[in-house]
Amino acid sequence: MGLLFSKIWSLFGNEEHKIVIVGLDNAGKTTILYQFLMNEVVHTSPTIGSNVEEVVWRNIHFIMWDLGGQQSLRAAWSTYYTNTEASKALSNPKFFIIEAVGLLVASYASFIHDIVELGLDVFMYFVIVVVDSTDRERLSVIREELYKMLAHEELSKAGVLVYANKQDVKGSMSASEISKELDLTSIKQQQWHIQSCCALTGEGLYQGLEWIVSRLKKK
Ligand SMILES: Nc1nc2c(ncn2[C@@H]2O[C@H](COP(=O)(O)OP(=O)(O)OP(=O)(O)O)[C@@H](O)[C@H]2O)c(=O)[nH]1
Ligand SMILES: [Mg+2]
Repeated sequence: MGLLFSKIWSLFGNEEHKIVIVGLDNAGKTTILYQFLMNEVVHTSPTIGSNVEEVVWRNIHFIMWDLGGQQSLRAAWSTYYTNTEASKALSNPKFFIIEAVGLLVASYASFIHDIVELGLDVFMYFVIVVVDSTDRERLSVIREELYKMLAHEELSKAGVLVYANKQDVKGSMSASEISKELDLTSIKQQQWHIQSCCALTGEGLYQGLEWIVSRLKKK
């Protein structure tokens, strides 16, 4: 059934790529999102829930979900990468067109199952992990959150981009230090990349996106 849906989906095009942005509170996730969107620094306050924006770069559409990083909100991260493809599909007119032409499976449960499978198959799925490079004390916390997240079945095919943010701050950790501390080389299942950046100036942000695009092209 997944194959049938894949074929149908391809008829309607497939240009949006979903990116979920996670990281601890104060890492700079929202600042990064709005740098991508507007090329400027916006005044942020801690995100409760999420921000979602469509960023278009080089004609490629990215749907970027920026999630709140406070401790009480981290448990909710998984709902974004486990459910959003299904809910997006359900609210997507393409799927209702398909329904109208009678190609939908009878059972709602298998429909959801197929869409989730299809979503992961057809969309190249990316997670951006934003690290505050000045926050040495909490590197172990982000490390724990990272591996907890990567253990999710839904992310087994994901690409992982780590931003070592706040490189403008004197004494901040380098990308290679962070890479070592997070033990990124132990990640075997997912493709990953670490990029140093400064969300205030935008430096490094597009190099990170470049890596994502290079993965998309390889698919
Ligand atoms: N110096 C410096 N400050 C930054 C940088 N990026 C973000 N900040 C600042 O860090 C603070 C937190 O940024 P946010 O983007 O709100 O952080 P967040 O990760 O979205 O935080 P939550 O929504 O609570 O999860 C703000 O005061 C930003 O201006 C950076 O590259 N350098
Ligand atoms: Mg935020």
